[in-house]
Amino acid sequence: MTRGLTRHFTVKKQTVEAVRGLDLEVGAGELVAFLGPNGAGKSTTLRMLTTLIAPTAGTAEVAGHDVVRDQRAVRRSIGFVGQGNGAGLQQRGRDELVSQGRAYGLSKADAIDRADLLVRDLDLTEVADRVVSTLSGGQRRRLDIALGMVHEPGVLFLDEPSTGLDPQNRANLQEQIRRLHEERGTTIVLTTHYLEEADALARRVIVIDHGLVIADDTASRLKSELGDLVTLGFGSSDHAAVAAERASRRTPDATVTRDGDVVSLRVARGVELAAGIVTDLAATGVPVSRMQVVGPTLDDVFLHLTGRSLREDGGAEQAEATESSTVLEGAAA
Ligand SMILES: Nc1ncnc2c1ncn2[C@@H]1O[C@H](COP(=O)(O)OP(=O)(O)OP(=O)(O)O)[C@@H](O)[C@H]1O
Repeated sequence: MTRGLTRHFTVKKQTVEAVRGLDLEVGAGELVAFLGPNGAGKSTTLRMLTTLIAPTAGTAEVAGHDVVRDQRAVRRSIGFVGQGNGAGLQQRGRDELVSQGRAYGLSKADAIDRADLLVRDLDLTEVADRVVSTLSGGQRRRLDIALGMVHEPGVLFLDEPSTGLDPQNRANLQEQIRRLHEERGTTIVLTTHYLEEADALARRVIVIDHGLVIADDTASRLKSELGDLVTLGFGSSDHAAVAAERASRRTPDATVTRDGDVVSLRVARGVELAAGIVTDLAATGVPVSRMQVVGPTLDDVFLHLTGRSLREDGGAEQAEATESSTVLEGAAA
């Protein structure tokens, strides 16, 4: 839970408002993604919640403990996997896990048992007895998560867990995170600038930009509120102008725009409505030559909220499959 959580940095006498008054409530057992472009304030928020830096203003409680007054209690209740790798390169993964368990006060036998369990849970059986430096990026990230889970924290914070991984390793890691959440009921808060990751993994997506929460809901609700994008192509811009006018009248809830001989509508239940519009236009002698209906993406949500695309800001590496895409060449022509 946070109330007015704020963090400023001073760089060369200039104030950077990294986080500007976050009010958030995350319940036990939730899996939440902070989604936002580079520099949005995601890591700074996580660093405050994990007691690594103090807030400039506002308060936050994690697992019932205040992040400033009860730092030790917070640290005992959480696991934190930062952006760098945590495991020593020349150690074997399993040994690192046992050492970490011992550092948290487990007996040697308990630390070994715990390491075995985490190795199994995070699919590290084949590589746990290898020196860490020989592991792939994805295997290292899974080992880091295992290290963050040694003391069985109720809350796990993951800062950009899959950045730098190839799509296969990323999918695999996401599967492990999902399992951890489902099988152990661990509360997981992660940051990401991958739209697909927030979409696939998180039950709840908190979109952050310029240090502020700009949306907070399930990915599917965020998208359904925006509606589908229906694009209609015509033989001439005159036809398109007539079509735009008729479409606006027929579907007053839609946002209709025209660019030359192409008309776009942002509207709920796009497939259903588009079929009616095409039939209506054909009957008035304005045939549609091309039609496409694309389900909204989280990037569209971000674009709608900020006027900017997340992809321009470095979240661009990832191609995202559109939810529903229907292309009809020569529809109703
Ligand atoms: N230690 C620091 N000193 C000065 N400015 C900082 C510091 N840490 C973060 N910032 C600034 O605060 C803002 C938010 O940064 P933050 O790292 O929280 O963003 P982010 O959303 O996590 O981005 P990324 O996806 O790149 O990790 C940025 O403008 C950043 O330059």
